[in-house]
Amino acid sequence: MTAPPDDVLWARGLHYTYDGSPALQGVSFGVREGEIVAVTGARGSGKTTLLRCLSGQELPERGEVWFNSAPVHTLGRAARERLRLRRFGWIDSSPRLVPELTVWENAALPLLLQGTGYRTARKTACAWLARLDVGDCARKRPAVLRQAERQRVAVARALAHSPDVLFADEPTAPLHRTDRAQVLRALSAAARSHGITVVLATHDFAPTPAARTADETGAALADRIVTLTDGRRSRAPAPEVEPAPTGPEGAAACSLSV
Ligand SMILES: Nc1ncnc2c1ncn2[C@@H]1O[C@H](COP(=O)(O)OP(=O)(O)OP(=O)(O)O)[C@@H](O)[C@H]1O
Repeated sequence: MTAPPDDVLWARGLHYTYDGSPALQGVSFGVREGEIVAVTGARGSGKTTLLRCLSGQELPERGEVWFNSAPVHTLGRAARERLRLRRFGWIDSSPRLVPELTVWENAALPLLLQGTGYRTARKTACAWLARLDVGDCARKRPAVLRQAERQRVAVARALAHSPDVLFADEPTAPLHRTDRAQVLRALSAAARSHGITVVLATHDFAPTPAARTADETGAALADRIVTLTDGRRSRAPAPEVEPAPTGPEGAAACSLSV
């Protein structure tokens, strides 16, 4: 199968089941370099499973996943782990930081695991923490931070090794409205300034075009929206959502509600 020329990551016909219950039913997906794509859909529609298949954490039962010219779906576990460590970043809805390590050590972990020297790793991690407005927390332990600060540290950790693709699975779900806006803006600004491709799962969606263009909703976060319904790509927008205002095939000045 030939890769779409502009896609850094793409998948065809993904099927995945949990104990016989289908979670993905023939999903195809592609994302261009530097693009921010939001994967939306109701709870249980398959967003997390799609991100896990795209990032090589799970192998689809059928279908293909390609990262550039690497067939992720046929790589062995060790090769997929290397790919995830070096080329991908991952942010969960709850920041899983190592409590015994300081904030900067947490942010530096992917670099240290790749063999980057201690000083360089610390400098790079601290620069990312500063960019995400938690630079003054660098020497603290995660336990004394607010949830939103911990999530910013998790974002810094996911970006510190300059991944090609960042997967963010409901990254602001547990945060308050204001914190959600700030974290989303910080994440998207960091990704855009470094040309990092983002695949962002969310069931949270600005309800109207007006809301999507208001600054406080994290305007223009996503370049494109992909909607899942019961494990399938749906062409129609999510239920309570108006059609995207302009642009080809869902490309729009759209954003996520925050
Ligand atoms: N570990 C699991 N074991 C069994 N079923 C699972 C498991 N994880 C997910 N599922 C089921 O697979 C389907 C897709 O789940 P998935 O988590 O991918 O959807 P989602 O859109 O990310 O949902 P949410 O917004 O709630 O996170 C759902 O029906 C879910 O109940």
